[in-house]
Amino acid sequence: MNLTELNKIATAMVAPGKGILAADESSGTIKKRFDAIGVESTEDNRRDYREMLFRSRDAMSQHISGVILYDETIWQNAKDGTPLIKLIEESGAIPGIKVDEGTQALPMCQGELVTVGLDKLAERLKKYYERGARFAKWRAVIDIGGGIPSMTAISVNAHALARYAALCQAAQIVPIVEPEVLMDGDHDIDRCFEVTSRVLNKTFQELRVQRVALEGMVLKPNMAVSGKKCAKQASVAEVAEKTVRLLKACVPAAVPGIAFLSGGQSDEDATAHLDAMNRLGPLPWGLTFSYGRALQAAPQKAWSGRADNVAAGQRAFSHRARMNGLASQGKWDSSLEKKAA
Ligand SMILES: O=P(O)(O)OC[C@H]1O[C@](O)(COP(=O)(O)O)[C@@H](O)[C@@H]1O
Repeated sequence: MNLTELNKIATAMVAPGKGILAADESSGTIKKRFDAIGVESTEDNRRDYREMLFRSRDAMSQHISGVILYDETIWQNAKDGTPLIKLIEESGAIPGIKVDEGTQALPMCQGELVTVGLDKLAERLKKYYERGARFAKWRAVIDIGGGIPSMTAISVNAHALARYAALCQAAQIVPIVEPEVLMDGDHDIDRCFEVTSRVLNKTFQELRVQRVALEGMVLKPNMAVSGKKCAKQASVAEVAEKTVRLLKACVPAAVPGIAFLSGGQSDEDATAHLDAMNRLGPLPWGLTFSYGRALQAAPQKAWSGRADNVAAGQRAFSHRARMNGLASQGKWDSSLEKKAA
């Protein structure tokens, strides 16, 4: 393992003004997104849609540091035969790959999940590296509810995340470590804070035990937010203050960067929260975005599966990428959203 090189890539992934485009929706998830805009989820439609994003020159070259791909996409070619991964490289962004294989029910733990995909992972990483991937992603899912999460679920998921991260670094690939505490439910922000802190502490304990070099990874956590169905929604200032406090307590300064998932927040909330956090700096790590929905909901709607909407889709994507790029530096203002509208 060349740690200097891993650290260089991890640092570039969280460069000021830039963040990560999470375009790694699995087949089931992209179908849900396409259903919402009335587009059939065929291989060609998925290709056309993602090609539209990767050919958004301004967004890709100025605000996107890296793109997380799904297995299908990394092997796919654009309409003119250019590999999609080449489009990403040519824009200056770093290609990455989702390597987990989804979740399964965790035995003995009613309602809880464990992420799978460790079998043959070393072989798969080697192939992805040869294809050009320089970072990878693995997402663990922790749900909050009556009596959950159990320590069992937190523990097995943290163990798997660390196993994955160590395998990535041995293959010269930067691991994005993503333990997601879901925002579904009616719990308040303090419950989310408490569960997320348990999850992060266990994850870093496992990373240490399995000798993962913290300088060569990126953390992709949820923010401390109120559950979607909680009657009292925390303000932007409270989310920012509690999330930064939580991360300072749990994430060692050796980690070059933290890139948040959006988790179902509205586009503007995800941007406002990131901006407010960066205004609380200086912080020990780069703090940016690795959004799926909060970057793509607008371009998906604008595109709606029609070739004559590609320019509109690219404009919508560029706008969200620019807004989040500003938020990653604490320079966003809500008036910029109104102006664009
Ligand atoms: O399709 P999956 O594997 O459930 O992944 C869901 C998505 O969750 C993410 O980790 C975060 O996305 P969001 O920002 O929409 O929450 C993405 O990288 C991924 O596409």
